[in-house]
Amino acid sequence: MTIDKPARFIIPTVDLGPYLANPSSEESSKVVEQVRQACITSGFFQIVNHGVSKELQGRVSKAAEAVFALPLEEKKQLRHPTLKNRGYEIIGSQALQEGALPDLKEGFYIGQHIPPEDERTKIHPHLIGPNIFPSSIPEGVLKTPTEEYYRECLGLASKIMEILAKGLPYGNDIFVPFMSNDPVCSIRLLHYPPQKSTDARQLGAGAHTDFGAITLLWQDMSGGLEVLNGNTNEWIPIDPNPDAYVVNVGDMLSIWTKNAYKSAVHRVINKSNKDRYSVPFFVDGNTDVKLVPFDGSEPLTGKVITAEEHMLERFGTTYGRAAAAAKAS
Ligand SMILES: O=C(O)CCC(=O)C(=O)O
Ligand SMILES: [Fe+2]
Repeated sequence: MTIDKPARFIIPTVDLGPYLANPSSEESSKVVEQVRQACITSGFFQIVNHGVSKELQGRVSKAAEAVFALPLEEKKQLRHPTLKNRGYEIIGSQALQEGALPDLKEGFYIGQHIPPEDERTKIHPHLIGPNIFPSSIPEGVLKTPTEEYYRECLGLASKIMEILAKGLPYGNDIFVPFMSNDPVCSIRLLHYPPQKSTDARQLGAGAHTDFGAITLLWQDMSGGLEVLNGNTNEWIPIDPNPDAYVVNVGDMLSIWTKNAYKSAVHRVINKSNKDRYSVPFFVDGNTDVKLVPFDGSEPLTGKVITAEEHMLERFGTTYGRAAAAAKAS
């Protein structure tokens, strides 16, 4: 008789220092392997010695506090008619989990500022375009730190994509078409008020998978982020580590690898009795890249779509659900 080994579910904390110092060293190949193991088991890992300064993170966190402290009427003006990934989203505007109540969080998206007259803005009006900042917050408080942070996170994300490529059998440049020349990414400043409701259908962020390739998440010390272990159906807390980014695999990476890399279901419930702030950086990549498995086979869904079509479908579903709930109530 053989006894089945329990399926593994590891969320390692990976020291990125050796890789950033010398990507071809012996220690760097261990980094590649640790990241690979995380991706095939839980789809989550944390990274330390990532190179983004605490000073910059502190300024971004202050920027988030400044945005969310604005009067609601002013925040509601910070919307763009077509862009899905810029500006303010009111509490309850997204429902990430089907059957749950709209999410108890408000958000503010910042991307790469591409002027309205740029060809790319005209061709991709939902994902590419200008940033929106309130005139009442000085540039040095919101625009400067967040745009600087965007550049830092993009640099770090590019390194992580390089590490992911090295752990896969498709060549080290497999992600180059996705990541080259201003890939679409976004910073999302998030604020979760303390949750008072004990209704089990109320969450800060309903259970969901991320839409893009990977996400780099900075979270404050409140806690509340949980990932689902699909083998046991247990929710595993990702305890805050002030030195780390939480990195998780998103849907695109799962499609490319035919689910060998797990786009894990996660959620947030702010049980801390205080305001929780977090800042995910989403890597959604070049809009025209086709989401087909790297091994040349058909997608598991049977349908080939572009990164842009996938993003718009996921934005449509999760924001549409909340809009329908608001209309019904
Ligand atoms: O706030 C967090 O910790 C996670 C947010 C999240 O999962 C998301 O925005 O996709
Ligand atoms: Fe997420």
